[in-house]
Amino acid sequence: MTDDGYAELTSALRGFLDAVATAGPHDQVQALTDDLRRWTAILAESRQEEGKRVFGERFDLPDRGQTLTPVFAPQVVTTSKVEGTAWFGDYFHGSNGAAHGGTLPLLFDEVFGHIAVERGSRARTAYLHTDFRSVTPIGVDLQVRAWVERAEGRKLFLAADLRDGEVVCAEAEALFVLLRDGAP
Ligand SMILES: CCCCCCCCCCCCCC(=O)SCCNC(=O)CCNC(=O)[C@H](O)C(C)(C)COP(=O)(O)OP(=O)(O)OC[C@H]1O[C@@H](n2cnc3c(N)ncnc32)[C@H](O)[C@@H]1OP(=O)(O)O
Repeated sequence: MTDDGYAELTSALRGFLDAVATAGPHDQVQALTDDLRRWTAILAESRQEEGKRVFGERFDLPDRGQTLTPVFAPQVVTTSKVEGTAWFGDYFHGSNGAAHGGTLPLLFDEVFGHIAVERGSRARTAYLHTDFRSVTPIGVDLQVRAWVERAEGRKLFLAADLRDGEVVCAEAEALFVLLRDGAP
């Protein structure tokens, strides 16, 4: 991992989003807004085209240096399966202590993407079906697995599950289509 501060920035940004998601009314809200706008202007000056950015493009950083998805820490990545832990911070809360439903396909898409990348393929999600089996708790280490069910030409049929110990929180099925040469 390159020690240029971006791993820490991603972690700090996640912590900030979790704090915003759980904060009540605060007397410093205007000062915070002003600080955010000041940093927005500073960062906007160094805007880069895709391919030269950090967010989501730094494969040497945890979560590729992005905070869009719940935390995913892969432990096994092969061309046929991925296993690791997932963690939903407060930012991903929906209601009653459970993760927002839309964040589960988001996690699965990310996890499936690791298999496609490991296969050295440029691929896109054609469909992603999620079954919500049990609520997904916030702030708990969860186990996530994804595997290739079968490959047919350019089509990669994938499956995954997300567990809290013995409890299955969600399962997913997806079709990734390998892109034709020259496809955008
Ligand atoms: C170091 C660690 C790195 C880790 C990195 C992690 C990165 C993680 C990144 C996160 C990853 C995020 C990833 C993302 O989120 S990718 C972003 C979300 N996805 C998209 O935007 C995709 C939009 N769609 C398309 O681009 C095209 O439609 C694609 C590329 C999918 C196919 O267009 P293409 O012109 O190429 O192919 P085709 O149309 O001839 O179809 C080919 C075959 O597929 C079959 N088909 C197609 N669609 C469907 C469907 N819906 N259900 C069932 N079947 C379907 C079709 O019938 C045909 O079958 P057959 O007739 O051949 O039998």
